[in-house]
Amino acid sequence: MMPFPFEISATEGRARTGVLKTARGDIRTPAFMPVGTAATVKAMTVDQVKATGADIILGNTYHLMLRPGPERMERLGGLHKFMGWDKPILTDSGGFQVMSLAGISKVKEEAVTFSSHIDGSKHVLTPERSIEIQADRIGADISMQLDQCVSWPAERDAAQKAMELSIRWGARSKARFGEREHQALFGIQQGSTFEDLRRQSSDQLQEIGFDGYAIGGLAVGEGHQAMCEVLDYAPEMLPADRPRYLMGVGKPIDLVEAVWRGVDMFDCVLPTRAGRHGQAWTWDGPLNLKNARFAEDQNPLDPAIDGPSSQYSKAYLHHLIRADEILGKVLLSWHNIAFYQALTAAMRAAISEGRFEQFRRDFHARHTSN
Ligand SMILES: Nc1cc(CSc2ncc[nH]2)c2nc(N)[nH]c(=O)c2c1
Repeated sequence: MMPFPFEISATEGRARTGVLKTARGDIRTPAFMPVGTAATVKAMTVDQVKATGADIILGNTYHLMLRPGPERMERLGGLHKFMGWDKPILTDSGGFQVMSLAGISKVKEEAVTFSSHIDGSKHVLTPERSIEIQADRIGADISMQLDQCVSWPAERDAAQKAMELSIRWGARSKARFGEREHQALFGIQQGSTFEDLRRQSSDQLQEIGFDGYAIGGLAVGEGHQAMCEVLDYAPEMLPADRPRYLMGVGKPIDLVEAVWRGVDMFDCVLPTRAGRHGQAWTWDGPLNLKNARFAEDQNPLDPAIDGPSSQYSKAYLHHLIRADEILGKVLLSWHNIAFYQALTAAMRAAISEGRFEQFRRDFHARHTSN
């Protein structure tokens, strides 16, 4: 039985809008999930995150298993209670972060072994241990299978081996997860930029059977154009009646183009990471607030974006970022998350009203003009 009903309320071409109903609340799709790597969306309180309209945030098995540790997390009542976020949480399975963050790491059939980037301690991650950490210790509403994502560009042979290993790990993840009423498990499609490998991955994931399906292996350096070429076929290889989650994506233009091609859910560190470094996303494109041209610009950052962080003058934000003030990081992270939520809300409305094609044209014209 499927724990989380996914109700699509409107479609326009390949684009869909709907609601994923979970035990901790509804997720309106297309949805952007702010990343809360180490039990915090960096530089934001949970009330600020909630105020942006976010329905769900991400957690990270890799970071949380190193600190505070899975068993301590469980003793503290799980991640929701620990951080005071009572809406849904999706956790990534940890393999991707091991490859990008850990010290020495080794990938074998049985497990991924690695040394902590924090203190060098040795760790083992199997599909079963990842599921135990996500679903039973952290208490994630949506867990991700353990997978192996190859970097780009990838040799076909390497991409095939990683895709096949990910399928076997998906089956092990599912076996350990079992059937749960109030939690969901997503599979992850791999296959790099090879259409036949992505087809094999999708077919085998569906044989195993998941509550939702992620498109992995993108946003790994291939660039917007190559990503869109894969998205021209990859989303529709996955079941139409289940959520499709594009991992690690992306810039605003990436979200618009991926929704156009049938993607429902997104996560990316960009809005918070770029915000901490002075980049603000607006309907007219990105602004680098460190730039001297903003030193005396008394206009608000983006009056169209709801919330206090967007009403401050560019001059003030310029000053805060130049002075490396904590408040600058807070306000720009908050604004950027609010912008991403406004963008997904606008896309949901446009699809519901059958005007998403026009929305997409207008967005390109306005957002990529400057
Ligand atoms: N680009 C990209 C990003 C992420 C991290 S998503 C994330 N985790 C925590 C925050 N955000 C991926 N994660 C997995 N498991 N597999 C992938 O193929 C993959 C690809």
